[in-house]
Amino acid sequence: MNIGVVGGGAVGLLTASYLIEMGHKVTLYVRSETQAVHIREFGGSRDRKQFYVDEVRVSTNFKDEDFMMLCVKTIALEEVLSSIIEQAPNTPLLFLCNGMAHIRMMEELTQPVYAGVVEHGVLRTGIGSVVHRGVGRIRFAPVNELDQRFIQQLVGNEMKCFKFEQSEDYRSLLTEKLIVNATVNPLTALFKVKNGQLLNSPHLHQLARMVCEECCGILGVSMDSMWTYVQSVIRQTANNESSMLKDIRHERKTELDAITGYLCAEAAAKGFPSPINTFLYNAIKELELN
Ligand SMILES: NC(=O)C1=CN([C@@H]2O[C@H](COP(=O)(O)OP(=O)(O)OC[C@H]3O[C@@H](n4cnc5c(N)ncnc54)[C@H](OP(=O)(O)O)[C@@H]3O)[C@@H](O)[C@H]2O)C=CC1
Ligand SMILES: CC(C)(CO)C(=O)C(=O)O
Repeated sequence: MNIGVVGGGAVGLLTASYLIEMGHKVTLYVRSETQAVHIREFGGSRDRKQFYVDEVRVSTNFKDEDFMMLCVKTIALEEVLSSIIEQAPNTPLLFLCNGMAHIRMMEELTQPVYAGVVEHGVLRTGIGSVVHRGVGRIRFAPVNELDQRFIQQLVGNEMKCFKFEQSEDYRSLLTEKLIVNATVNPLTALFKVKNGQLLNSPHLHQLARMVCEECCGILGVSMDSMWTYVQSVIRQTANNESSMLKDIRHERKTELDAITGYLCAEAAAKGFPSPINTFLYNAIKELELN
């Protein structure tokens, strides 16, 4: 298939490298001309192994693809989507960003849309290079009823280290991942620890459990099964630094608003107390300011 991967960050480069190995023709859409020139000339690298992308374009210059995966953060979505809607209005889209703030954006689109979650741990180490630190899955579910042919070709045709799994209900999929991110990301960013430390340290373990419990209460999901899932993602990505910790280290705006901010707003709307998430929200906002 002709697959467009939008975003040349950690997830985008990882995804592009595996899709190429699976035999797809990949066009990588990046934000800066500098990165485009570099990857055209030198290729990218995953775990120090070079890979070559069929085409690299700047993300203001889209073409129709069989399928497009959006590997940017929620804050970049609006900009990217306005060009896609204009230049590739029929291309099916798979959204791979964390959080739930993009639900309305997805629901308003008229092309086939899927919501996805990334359970891999991946570190960007250079302009075109990444290290695959934790092998997980990409899970996805349809947001509308439109053409599902292309995404189905991904399932069952994947690699051991890069699997896709289809789910039925995108809201539950995003809810589960939201709770993982709300539990893992702010705590790891606050204490500057890798994900695995949340299970290794008894104190952080206790804090993670408390955050998870409050999130489950706000969203009305069962703590038992959710805590099992959260712990399994932490184990898979134990050696990874969460994307929020990386953003804080690189002095970038985090995805806090789409994760913890979303939960605090949900709690307020339902009249549900959220002291732990409110504490974490303000703590990370303070780190962002500094
Ligand atoms: N890294 C991880 O281990 C995981 C990440 N995720 C989620 O996946 C999503 C992507 O994260 P990740 O890859 O880590 O983030 P990165 O910051 O590494 O990558 C985001 C990329 O988006 C690019 N970008 C920003 N604006 C645009 C634009 N207008 N057009 C094209 N590209 C643009 C950035 O470009 P530039 O480099 O030029 O700024 C950057 O390369 C996030 O929602 C994250 O939370 C989920 C699970 C694991
Ligand atoms: C899965 C996890 C927690 C991996 O670190 C992630 O989604 C992130 O860092 O944003």
